[in-house]
Amino acid sequence: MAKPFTFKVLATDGKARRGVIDMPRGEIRTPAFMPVGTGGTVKAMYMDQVRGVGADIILGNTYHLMLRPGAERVARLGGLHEFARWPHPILTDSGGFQVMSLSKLRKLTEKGVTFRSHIDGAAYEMSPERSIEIQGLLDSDIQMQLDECTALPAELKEIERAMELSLRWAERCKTAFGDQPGKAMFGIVQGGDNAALRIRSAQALSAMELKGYAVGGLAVGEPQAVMLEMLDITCPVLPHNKPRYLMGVGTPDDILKSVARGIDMFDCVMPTRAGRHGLAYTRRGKVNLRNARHADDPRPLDEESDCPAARGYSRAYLHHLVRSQEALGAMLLTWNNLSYYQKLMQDIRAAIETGSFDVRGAEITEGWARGDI
Ligand SMILES: Nc1cc(CSc2ncc[nH]2)c2nc(N)[nH]c(=O)c2c1
Repeated sequence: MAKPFTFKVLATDGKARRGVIDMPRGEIRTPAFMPVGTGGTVKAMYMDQVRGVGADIILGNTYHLMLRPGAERVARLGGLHEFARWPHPILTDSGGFQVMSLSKLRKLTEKGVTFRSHIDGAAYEMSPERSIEIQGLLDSDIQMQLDECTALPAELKEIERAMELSLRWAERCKTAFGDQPGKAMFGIVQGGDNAALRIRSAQALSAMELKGYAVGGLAVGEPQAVMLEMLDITCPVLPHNKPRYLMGVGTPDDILKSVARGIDMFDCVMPTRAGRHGLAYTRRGKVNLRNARHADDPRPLDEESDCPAARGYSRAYLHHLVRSQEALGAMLLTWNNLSYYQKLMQDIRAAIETGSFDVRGAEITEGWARGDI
């Protein structure tokens, strides 16, 4: 009998929670930041480095992996952990969000969504059942329901239609997922920027007694204040003893303010994407290494960091690599950025344990607010 999926809240500080998810492939310390490994790779990183910066779990993408190399092929090769050499937990998104944002000629019906691949134009259908089947073929540990995320701003009736469709798809995903003790299927709360719809979605999903809950439909261009207001409304309606995952979020400031409202898990392409574009995250704010003012700067990004990329290279060298579009530039800055994000989560977890989250949060935000240095 595989070890079951369990979540324990170990400490709280206001609405902030310090917890741990226990799964057969390992523990996930929360609040957690999940590096994005869309095509089965955290871009410009070795998986040992991803582990080395402190990540307990990474994110995979059903949409990308079903198109290339194909879910059945990954299954034949032993599943995504074996394929990508990441033996720890993996969470996979269900694919709907990526279909709507990446694919062409997509058609959404009650049954699911049909679309053409953005890679070669081949036609595909993605139903709730097929999404869960693909996530199973990938041997994903935490599987997301297929949902419809409404881009904001949107008409109320459009938000309601998508939220209600997502609830029906949640039921179908729950049925398709069945009972897999060591794994979990998370529902995704929708409802746009409308309080009543958010509450209805969260209540209906809570009644399904799922193993975890994502808050979707946010970080889609709305102001931070709207995102935070939706968390104030949604989190209290979700079960206290289940993990809450805010999808696609975010900046350090977004993360601090969302932890303060009861969020346990985050994912965002920012640290990895920014690293490939010459942007470094540091305790004292962001550093744009493309900027010529770094050309003669012998200082490292942060001599107090325990990450070799932050401590062992001059800004002048990093500037040179970025300007020359050398692969090492993306590698070192991605390494630095993921290390910064994991240190941020480590500080947040420690602050909640010692009941000093609001003070530490302010210090981190104040450091962050200094902007480009
Ligand atoms: N902002 C945002 C981001 C993502 C992608 S999370 C992700 N997948 C791969 C990397 N990161 C979302 N995914 C789903 N399924 N639903 C959403 O509402 C939603 C909202």
